[in-house]
Amino acid sequence: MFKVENLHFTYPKNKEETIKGLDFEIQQGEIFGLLGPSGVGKSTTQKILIKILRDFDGSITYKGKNLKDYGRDFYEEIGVGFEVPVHFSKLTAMENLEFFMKLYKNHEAPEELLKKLGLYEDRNKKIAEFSRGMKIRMNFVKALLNKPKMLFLDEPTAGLDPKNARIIKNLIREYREQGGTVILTTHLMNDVEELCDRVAFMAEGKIVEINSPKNLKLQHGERQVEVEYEKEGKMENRVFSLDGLHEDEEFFQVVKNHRIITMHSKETTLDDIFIEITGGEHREKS
Ligand SMILES: Nc1ncnc2c1ncn2[C@@H]1O[C@H](COP(=O)(O)OP(=O)(O)OP(=O)(O)O)[C@@H](O)[C@H]1O
Repeated sequence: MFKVENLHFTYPKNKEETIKGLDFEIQQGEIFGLLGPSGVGKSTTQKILIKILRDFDGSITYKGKNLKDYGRDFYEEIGVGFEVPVHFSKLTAMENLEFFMKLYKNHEAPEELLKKLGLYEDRNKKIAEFSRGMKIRMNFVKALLNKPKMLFLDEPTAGLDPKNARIIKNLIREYREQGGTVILTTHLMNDVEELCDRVAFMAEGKIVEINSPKNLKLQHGERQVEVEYEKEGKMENRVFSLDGLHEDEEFFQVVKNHRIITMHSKETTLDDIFIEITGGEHREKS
């Protein structure tokens, strides 16, 4: 869908570049995560891709055509759900959607989207009376309203309780299953594991690694298994290499002769990989 080559961007008032040469592609039907420490340029990159920030260097194509050559039609193609809710607070949820529907050639039935996001009962309430979580869900309704081919999401589950976060995550997956493409940023590594087909880690304005979460864990993990077992009334702990485990006599002896309490392969977590790759602490948002 997108091909980004040698992307550079500097905010007009800044001296230093924020984006210092990005290269990546987003394939149709994938959920692509853009990760990295706060301030590294994730939102900036998304804003460039949705043509809010236009003065960049490098090449970006969308469906093979130069992004700069797209006009208003580009916004028929994409759905945007960013952190800051964009609604008219004096209008009801339904009135907001009726307003936005008029901006697009195609649109979903707003009632159906409201039902999916658990907001149908509140459709005639003013947005000003919505809770923060309801506003975030409303943002998602708006992002899907024009039946977009591609969704841009910035921290889609931040600020949601686990039940509503689950609803959003299921909808993102459902969207992908129907052929949709998603680019998202998040600081929540659980969301990354649950959702992303591939992730790009950014550090200092560049992409330092792109891979699937599974491959990252395999590459960065230690290929070991840790066994906790009971021996003569005491707890013992041993670590074995996964390579050659099928012929490791000591491992067999432990498994055969003792009661096993726990057995875990020692995969690294994405949190650890995040810090290792980007060199940055990552902040969990509630
Ligand atoms: N309008 C602006 N003018 C000048 N500098 C900006 C502007 N918006 C962002 N920046 C700077 O650009 C850098 C990247 O910001 P950006 O919002 O893209 O980071 P991010 O990776 O999305 O961070 P977060 O995870 O906190 O959302 C930061 O140093 C930020 O201060």
